[in-house]
Amino acid sequence: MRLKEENAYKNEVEKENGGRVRLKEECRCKGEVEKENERVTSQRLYSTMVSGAYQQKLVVGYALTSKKVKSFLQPKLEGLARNKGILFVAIDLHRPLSDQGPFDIVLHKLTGKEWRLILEDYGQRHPEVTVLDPPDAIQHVYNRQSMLQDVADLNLSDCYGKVGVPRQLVIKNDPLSIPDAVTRAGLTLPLVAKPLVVDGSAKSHELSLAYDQLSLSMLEPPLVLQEFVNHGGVLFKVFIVGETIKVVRRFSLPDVSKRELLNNAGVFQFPRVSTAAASADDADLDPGIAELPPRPLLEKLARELRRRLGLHLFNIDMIREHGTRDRFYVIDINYFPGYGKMPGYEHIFTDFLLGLVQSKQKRCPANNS
Ligand SMILES: Nc1ncnc2c1ncn2[C@@H]1O[C@H](COP(=O)(O)OP(=O)(O)OP(=O)(O)O)[C@@H](O)[C@H]1O
Ligand SMILES: O=P(O)(O)O[C@H]1[C@H](O)[C@@H](O)[C@H](OP(=O)(O)O)[C@@H](OP(=O)(O)O)[C@H]1O
Ligand SMILES: [Mg+2]
Ligand SMILES: [Mg+2]
Repeated sequence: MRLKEENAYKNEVEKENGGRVRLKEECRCKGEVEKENERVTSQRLYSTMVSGAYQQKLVVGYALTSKKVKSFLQPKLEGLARNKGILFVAIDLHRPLSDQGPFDIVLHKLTGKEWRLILEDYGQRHPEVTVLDPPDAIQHVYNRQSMLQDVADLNLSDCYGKVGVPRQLVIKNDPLSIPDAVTRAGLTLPLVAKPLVVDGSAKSHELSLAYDQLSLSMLEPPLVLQEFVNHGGVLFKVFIVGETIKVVRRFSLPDVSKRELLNNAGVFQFPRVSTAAASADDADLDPGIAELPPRPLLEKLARELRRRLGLHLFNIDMIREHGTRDRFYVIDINYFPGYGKMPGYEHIFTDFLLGLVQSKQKRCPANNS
């Protein structure tokens, strides 16, 4: 594209941007605004050059932590999105949300009551905008007790297998009462102790394995105590993006033998084993352990959970009980997980965003612009 044409196009884009994305008003400091404006303009210029006739289809406002922006909004995703007419715009948390945009979709993963209230209010004032996902639905999976309740209620069992949750107990306070509470509940050792609330902090992912009953009083409530299920040290991460499902294998905690249980006492903190960068997909594993859960079972589980949880973006940590072929347990559900580690997420995510808007337009043709 020659300089004159480029300038003409720049003017056109900027004129359109005035109504569409008022970045100057959105960003906090002038430098940031200019940088963001330049980025947006050059993104669109690039799209025009590559695709010939550029047509912006949707604007996605995002409110994510800087860690999430880094892992999710990778250059490949932004590039592909821009070629498909999708523009990602950072939401300025210091300015009213209604003054920003207009957005077609708001994508977010921030914790805190204040943000929740802002989004709820925004959702009511702007029913034409899709908020991914509704704050109350996200809140439900930020509690390790309620997150698994829907899996338990579903009680999924068919010819492909059975999906349940490990037996678990919630301890709200008084650590000294834990040993008795565990006996009364009839839980079997070892137990995994998990902070009750997942709030995005590193602390909410500090888990421990408890080998004996007395040591349980050393734990810090509020927490969930979950029976440890031997699963051969391999876990299945089931990523869900709308109707798409992708499964990967990750290394997990090794089995605990009866002898180990007898010879060990105490509570041991363990690191975030299954989020490690190295996947177990290429490892030389026992096929009985590594075989992925049957696709029809996953499809049923994902479909039901999507509906029951009211979420589009989450993953499920699933294990297969060692020694069985078809006995599965869901041990964790994460909202807007590490999609950067999901193979092909760029295509899946952009198609999902486009599909969302298309289906909304089909439902409410009056909103079509
Ligand atoms: N009931 C269980 N039986 C066997 N292993 C378990 C159980 N619960 C947790 N684990 C192991 O501990 C790891 C961390 O547990 P969990 O996934 O619940 O924690 P998390 O902090 O929410 O993790 P994430 O980073 O996926 O959000 C699991 O990936 C698995 O390796
Ligand atoms: O990729 P998996 O194994 O699903 O683990 C994810 C956690 O479950 C998420 O909680 C992390 O996201 P947040 O740091 O936004 O909570 C997420 O962080 P990331 O998106 O920066 O990779 C991952 O650590
Ligand atoms: Mg997990
Ligand atoms: Mg989790």
